Amino acid sequence: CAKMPKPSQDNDRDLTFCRILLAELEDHHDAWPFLNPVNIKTVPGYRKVIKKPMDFSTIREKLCSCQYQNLEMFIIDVNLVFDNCEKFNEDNSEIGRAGHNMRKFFERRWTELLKSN
Ligand SMILES: Oc1ccc2c(c1)N[C@H](O)CC2
Repeated sequence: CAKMPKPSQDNDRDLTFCRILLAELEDHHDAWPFLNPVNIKTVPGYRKVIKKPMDFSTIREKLCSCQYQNLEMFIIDVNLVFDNCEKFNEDNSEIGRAGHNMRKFFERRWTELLKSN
C-alpha cells in the first residue's frame, strides 16, 4: 500500500528522546569541547580538515526549529560531533579523551532509552 506517514506518537517519542539525550549531553562534565561551534577563523587547519562541523548548540537550534525528521537524523549529527573530534584530536589528549567519553555515554544512553520502549 502507499507509504503511510509515521503515526504522530512515534514522532512525539522520538522528539522526547532527542530532548532528553541532548540535555544530558549538554550537562555532561566532559561536554565543554562540544558546547559551541569551533571558531574556524582561529583554529589552524580546522576549516580544511573538518568538512561538516557540528556542536551541541547547533544541534539544539536544529531540534528547536524542527529540523530533525526522526531520532536517526539526530543521532547522525551527534555522532558527527564525536567523529570530528576523533579526526582532529589525538586519542591521548584532553579533548580526544573527552570525545571518547562522551561517545560512550551517548551510545549507552540512547540504547537504554530505546530499550525502555
Ligand atoms: O589544541 C586545540 C585547539 C583548538 C581545538 C582543538 C585542539 N580541538 C578541537 O576539536 C577543535 C578546537
